[in-house]
Amino acid sequence: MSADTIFALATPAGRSGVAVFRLSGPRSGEVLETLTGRPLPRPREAIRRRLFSSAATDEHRILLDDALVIYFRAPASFTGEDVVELHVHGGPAIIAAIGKALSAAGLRLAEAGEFTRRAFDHGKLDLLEIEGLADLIAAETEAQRRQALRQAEGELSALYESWRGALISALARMEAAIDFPDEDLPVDLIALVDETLRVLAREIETHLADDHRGEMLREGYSVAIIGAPNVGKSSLLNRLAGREAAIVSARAGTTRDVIEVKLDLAGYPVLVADTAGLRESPDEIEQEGVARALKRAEFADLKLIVFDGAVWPDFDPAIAERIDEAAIVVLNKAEFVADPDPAIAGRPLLKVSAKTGLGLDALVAALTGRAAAALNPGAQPALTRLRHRAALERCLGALNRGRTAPVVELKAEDLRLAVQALGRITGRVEVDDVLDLIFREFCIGK
Ligand SMILES: Nc1nc2c(c(=O)[nH]1)N(C=O)[C@@H](CNc1ccc(C(=O)N[C@@H](CCC(=O)O)C(=O)O)cc1)CN2
Ligand SMILES: Nc1nc2c(ncn2[C@@H]2O[C@H](COP(=O)(O)OP(=O)(O)OP(=O)(O)O)[C@@H](O)[C@H]2O)c(=O)[nH]1
Ligand SMILES: [Mg+2]
Repeated sequence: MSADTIFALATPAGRSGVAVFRLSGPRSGEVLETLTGRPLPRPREAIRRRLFSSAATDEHRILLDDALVIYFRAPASFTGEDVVELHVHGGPAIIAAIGKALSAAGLRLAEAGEFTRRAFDHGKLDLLEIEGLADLIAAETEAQRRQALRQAEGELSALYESWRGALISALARMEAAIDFPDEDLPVDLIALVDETLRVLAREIETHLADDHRGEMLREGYSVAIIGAPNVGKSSLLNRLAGREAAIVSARAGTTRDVIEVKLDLAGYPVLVADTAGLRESPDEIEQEGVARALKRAEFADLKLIVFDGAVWPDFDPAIAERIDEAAIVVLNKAEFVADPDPAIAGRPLLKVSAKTGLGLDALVAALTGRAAAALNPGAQPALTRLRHRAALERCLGALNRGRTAPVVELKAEDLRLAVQALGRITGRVEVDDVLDLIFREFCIGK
C-alpha cells in the first residue's frame, strides 16, 4: 500500500542504555541485510548482529554498533508491513550514525504518527484503538493507564461495533420490507425492529449519561482553590504539590495568575489551580487576576474554598455565598482556631494548617474521595473524547428520528445515518459494503 520505507527513532532522543530504531515498508528487510551484511534472520526473533555503514567494498565498511535486531515479515507486524527493529546502544553518536546510514540507504524519516497511520491503513488498529494507544503513552497515573489500555485493547471498539451490528441488521430487515413488500415477511417486522431500536437507544443514552467520567479521567479532575486574599491558598497549593509552586507572601494580593499543579491522588489525575484572592481592587492587574480566578472556579469540577483561621470567626460573606453542594470548605491557619467545630451557615469547615500540616491528610483524603467518585470507571468502557460523544449523540438523534418516522423509507434513511455516525467513531466504515453483505444473506432463499 505504502510504497516508501520509513524509519524513526522509537525511543527518546538523548542518552539511554538502549535506543530503538523502527523501519517499516517494503525495503526494510533488504536494508537490514545491507546493514548487517548477512541474510535476514528468522521473523520475529531477536538476534544479535553487528551493524555496518554501507561501503563499496566489505573492507571499507565501518562498524557502527553491536546491536539486537528483529525482523517482522508483513503482514505479521505492528504496521502490517515489513518491519525491522534495531536495538542499538543509546549514545548520541551511535544514534546519529545509524540515522545517517538509514538515510543513505534511501529510507525516509517517518512523520509523526506515521507508523500508527500505516497500522490503521492495514486494518491492524481502528481509530479508537489508536486513540487508546496515544492515551496510553500519555498516561501519567494508574487510572489513566488502565482506561487507555482498555481502549487500546479494543473494548470500546467492541461495544460500538456491537451496536453498529445491531443497527445494521435492523436496517437490513427494513430494507427487505421496502424492496420485497410482497415477500412473506413477518407482519410485525417493523414492530420488532422498533423494539430493537428502543433498547439500543436506551443503551446509548445510558452510556452517554456518564457524567463525563472517561473524558475527565483523560484530562484530569479540575480543582480550583478560591478565597479572600492572604487566607493561605498558595500555601495550601504548595503543601499539596510538595513543592514551592506558587509565591507565598504576607502581603494580600500576591497571586495574580492561575497556577496549576498536577497531582496523582491514588492513581487519579487531579489538576489543582491556585488563584488570585477575591476582592475589589483598584489595581487592574489584580482585577484581571480576580476575573481569571472566577472563570477557573466556574469551569472547575470542584471548588476548594478557603477561609482564614487567623481572623475567625470573621469571614467575607461574599465568599461564603460561593459555597455550594460540591465545594470542599476549609478553614486554614487552624492553629489559631479554638472553635472545635467551625461552620458557616451550618456547613462544617475542615480545619487545616498549611503551616503545620494539620488536617492536610484529611483534606487530601477528601480530594481523593471526590476525584475517585467522579472518575472511577464502570464495568462498561468509558467514552473518552468529545469526538465519541458528538458521534454518539448524532447516532442517537438519527435513531430516535428513525423510531418515530411514519414511513418505512424514512426510517431506513435515518438508520443509515445512525450506522454511519457509529462507524465514524472506529473509522472502519464501509457502510454500503456491510449492508450489501448482510442484505444478501438475509434474502437468501427468497
Ligand atoms: N520492541 C517493541 N516493543 C513494543 C512494540 C514494538 O513495536 N516493538 N509495541 C508497539 O507499539 C508494543 C507491542 N505491540 C505490538 C503490537 C503488535 C505487534 C505485531 O507484530 N503484530 C502482528 C503479529 C501479531 C501476533 O503475532 O501477536 C499483527 O498484528 O499481525 C507487535 C507489537 C509495545 N512494545
Ligand atoms: N500561621 C499560618 N500562616 C499561614 C498559614 N498558611 C499561610 N500562612 C501565611 O499567610 C500568608 C499568606 O499566605 P498565601 O499562601 O500567600 O496566601 P494567599 O491566599 O495565596 O494570598 P493571595 O495570593 O494574596 O490571595 C503568608 O504569610 C503565609 O505564610 C497557616 O496555616 N498558618
Ligand atoms: Mg496566593
